[in-house]
Amino acid sequence: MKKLLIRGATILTMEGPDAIIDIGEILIEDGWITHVGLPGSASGSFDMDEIIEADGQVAMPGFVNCHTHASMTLLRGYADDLPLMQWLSEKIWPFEGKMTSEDIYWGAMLACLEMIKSGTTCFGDMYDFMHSVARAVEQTGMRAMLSRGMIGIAPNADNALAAAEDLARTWNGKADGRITVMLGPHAPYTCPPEYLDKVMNLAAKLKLGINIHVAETLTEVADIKKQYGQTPVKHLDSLGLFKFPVLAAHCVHLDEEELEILAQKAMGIAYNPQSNMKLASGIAPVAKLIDLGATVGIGTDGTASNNNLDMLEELRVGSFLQKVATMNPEAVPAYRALQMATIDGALCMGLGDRVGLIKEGMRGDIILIDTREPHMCPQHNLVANIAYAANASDVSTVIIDGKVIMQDRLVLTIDEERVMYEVRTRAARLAGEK
Ligand SMILES: N[C@@H](CCSC[C@H]1O[C@@H](n2cnc3c(=O)[nH]cnc32)[C@H](O)[C@@H]1O)C(=O)O
Ligand SMILES: [Zn+2]
Repeated sequence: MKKLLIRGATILTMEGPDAIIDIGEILIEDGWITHVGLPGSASGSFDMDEIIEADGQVAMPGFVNCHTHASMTLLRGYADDLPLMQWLSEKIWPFEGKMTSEDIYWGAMLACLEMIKSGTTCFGDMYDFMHSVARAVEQTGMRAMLSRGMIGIAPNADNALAAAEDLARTWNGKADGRITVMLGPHAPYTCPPEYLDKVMNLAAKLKLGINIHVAETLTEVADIKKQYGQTPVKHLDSLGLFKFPVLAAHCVHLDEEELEILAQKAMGIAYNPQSNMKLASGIAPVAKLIDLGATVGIGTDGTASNNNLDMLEELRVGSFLQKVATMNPEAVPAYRALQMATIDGALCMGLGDRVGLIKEGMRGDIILIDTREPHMCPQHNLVANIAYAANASDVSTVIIDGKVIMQDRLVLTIDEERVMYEVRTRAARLAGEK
């Protein structure tokens, strides 16, 4: 049995605002958190395989990015300052049409590198060539929920269904259980009802949840209303989608009825504040959704609409945006923002029994944040310092599934130079190709 002890850290367990252990220790055995307590309380600390001395650091659950398109790192900075539909159809989709399976692998490798270096241990992805993304997840040691994006109006729509089934059969539960799979119909405006029926049949057959973009822009709401006579969430509900565990991304424009449907029936909602700001899509009514009891996690979306994968930045902006949108400084307070970026994101992807808390019985997905920095001094309030003042580069150590993946900012599973070289070269080729 492999035993890893983290000691000396302040532990932000995320089990509750007061569930903070000033100086404590965490024991991880074979990837499982088996003990969380005061110094010297872990039994048999003499026979550890590895001990991490974490004085001056905060140990907390790794961030969970519940909505992204990892391989879009290849498109970072390629198309900016456009509205969603024009951005997708004129810039993003033509570029993506040229991407090969190897391009997508290297794009995902860069995303994993960037995520690990900013404290993200688990992400939810929707893209093409998902075997490549799965390989990157397996090799880098990350945890991920993967969905093959499916565009029902595309000529390859039936192939996409087959690819989704293949992804599920090959990778669900693989990489030591770090990979799970959901089905990824892209959005109501790209997936007509007949296609969503096929998706739901497959979801029933394979017992999988559904990951979909919903109600992202006013254009989408108007188009769906015009085509189907209903608002997007209501439309999906009428089709029976919410009989399945659904992770709904964006949910920016919702009426009262849709708020209720989501709060009562969705497994989770992925709030992507910076993507929604950059594409000028709008502001998701997250404070309301939370009041109604919905589970809301945080996503960065892809790096063509963000343009990074930094969850600390995302949760801070997400919190501040809710405050200004509601003109209420109490909306999404610091602790809630951290919850959304950890346990709630895990719940959104059906992983809440596994990750998102530092608690006995959970898998060991833990990050250490060095608080001995000028921008975190003094420490009146640890939670506020992490949520509102910390930087991604303060994350010193990342442990995923009980394995040390980054130590003192050195990522042990990735050749950084190689990954950046590959992405630079491939991005240049793709941008230059006609
Ligand atoms: N190209 C695929 C599947 C698409 S995967 C998911 C898609 O979502 C796109 N995407 C990224 N961000 C957003 C967003 O905010 N809203 C809608 N689509 C997005 C992304 O560029 C990608 O094309 C096929 O062969 O069917
Ligand atoms: Zn998206």
